[in-house]
Amino acid sequence: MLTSLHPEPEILVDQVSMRFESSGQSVMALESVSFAVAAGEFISLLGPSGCGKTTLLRLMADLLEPTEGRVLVSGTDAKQARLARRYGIVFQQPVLYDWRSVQKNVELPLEILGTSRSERKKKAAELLALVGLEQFAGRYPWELSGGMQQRVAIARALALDPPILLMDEPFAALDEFTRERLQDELLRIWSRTRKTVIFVTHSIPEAVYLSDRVIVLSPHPGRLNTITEVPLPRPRSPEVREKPQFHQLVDDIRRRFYHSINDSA
Ligand SMILES: Nc1ncnc2c1ncn2[C@@H]1O[C@H](COP(=O)(O)OP(=O)(O)OP(=O)(O)O)[C@@H](O)[C@H]1O
Repeated sequence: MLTSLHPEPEILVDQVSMRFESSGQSVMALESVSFAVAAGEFISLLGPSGCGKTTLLRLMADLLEPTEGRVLVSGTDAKQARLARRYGIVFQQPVLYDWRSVQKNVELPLEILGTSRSERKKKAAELLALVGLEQFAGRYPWELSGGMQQRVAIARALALDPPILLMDEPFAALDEFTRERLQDELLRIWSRTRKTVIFVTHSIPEAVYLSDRVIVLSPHPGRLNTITEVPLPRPRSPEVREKPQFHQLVDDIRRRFYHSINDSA
């Protein structure tokens, strides 16, 4: 929720539309989507396949330019924000380099920037401790489980200490148990670093468990459907998933989504 404490949003998505033209086909991926995100908020982008979640994340990361509208990050455009390294990005697959050790994978963004070897080592050690993998610094990605690899990817995304973390279904490829454990891990990291997080997911319970607000998109064309505040107290722990208030929020989001789809059908 934006308050007078946050006069300028960290991220502003203002009347954004995105049309893709390919092979003679035109797809309206997003239509007039607007919302604002305050610094330090945890926001989920939720919705069925094809509603434009990844497109929206890519627009925020300046990997795409909107057909209409604008994305502002701390008052500057997305390109300036990218050049100022204000984002770390975590994808569905961890995209680690198999020939580099875990530590060397985390160090990579610092290496590209020309950070000294000792500084890189120190920072990588801190980040691996943050994600609970300090014992695995010398291992290689192929020696780790999928969940551990994703924690390495999170550590690497945090290497340049960006204020914003953009996460595109980072836990979708993991089994349910690992996924829930990593949700807790991410909340712990978030509470220690206070990044602004934009988290794309298909899962309503995952979005509710993690977020301050859940932004739901509906498909064809991708439109803003609802924004739901999640008033569950923090810090959140696994027992929250058993609480009636949690189930109520999950049901509300589901019901409002299906109502709106039926109303517009
Ligand atoms: N580069 C592209 N060229 C053409 N069409 C695209 C491109 N990228 C996305 N689209 C289309 O835009 C729409 C939104 O896609 P997007 O990947 O953003 O949805 P999504 O909600 O992230 O889906 P999913 O949950 O399956 O990942 C889809 O119809 C998709 O086919």
